[in-house]
Amino acid sequence: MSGVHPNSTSPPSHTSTAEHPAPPHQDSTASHPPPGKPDPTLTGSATGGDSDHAAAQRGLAAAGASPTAELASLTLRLKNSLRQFPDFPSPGILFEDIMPLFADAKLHDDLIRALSLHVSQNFDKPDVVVGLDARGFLFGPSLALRLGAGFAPVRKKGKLPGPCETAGYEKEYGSDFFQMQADAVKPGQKVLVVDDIIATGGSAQAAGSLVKKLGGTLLGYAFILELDFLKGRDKLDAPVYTLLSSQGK
Ligand SMILES: O=P(O)(O)OC[C@H]1O[C@H](OP(=O)(O)OP(=O)(O)O)[C@H](O)[C@@H]1O
Ligand SMILES: Nc1ncnc2[nH]cnc12
Repeated sequence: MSGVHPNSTSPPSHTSTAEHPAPPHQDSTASHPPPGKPDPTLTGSATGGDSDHAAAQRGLAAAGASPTAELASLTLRLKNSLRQFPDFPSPGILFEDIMPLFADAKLHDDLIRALSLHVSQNFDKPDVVVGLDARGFLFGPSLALRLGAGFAPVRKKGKLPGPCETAGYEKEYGSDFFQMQADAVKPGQKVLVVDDIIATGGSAQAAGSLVKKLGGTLLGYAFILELDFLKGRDKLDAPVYTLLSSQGK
């Protein structure tokens, strides 16, 4: 499916997004915004160490901020660090580059902190975090560790050994097949699916279908960034959380 950008503004239809109802930053353009400037008034450990579901709450108490206030501050810094590249990987696609989030240890820590904060407040504790090949691998394992959950990968076809389940899908700029190892999720385990971006929702939908084929209970989905205009969340049949939104213009 092609991700041609809309010309008109439509209000986001999110059920859950850290940016709404009070978006801290909505004027993202194809020009590169300045890098995020870490806020020295917020505490946070770039070296980690918090490995349970209550870690985010402890951090909040230390910072003296409400969860809502801290999430707003974290998301502003994260949003300001994203970059956009027009016509990549194909004409008409405005590519959202999340790599700066991982280039800076404080931003990286902010990201894991913001996601774990939301998940711990809004989802049952997952047994397994499932991350999507490849950018879901950048933060899925760290988030799983922070939440005290296991991690399992959804990989593109042909990369995993042993018995696998397979699901085909279409995404914003192509189509592919995903696989999970048959024993990656045990029947009845609670699963949170995570990925960097939800665009058309095709990738996430395929991942959710694999989790269900394995007998997992799908708690929901968490993404760093949502491309609102593609309405990918409409394809998903479990709660969806996105930290940031973009290209809503
Ligand atoms: O909502 P959709 O339209 O399905 O698009 C979202 C997917 O596209 C990107 O992955 P890509 O397949 O480009 O792989 P990568 O993570 O290996 O770069 C992104 O990381 C998501 O997984
Ligand atoms: N516009 C986009 N930027 C980055 N990753 C994507 N995956 C699907 N659409 C994308």
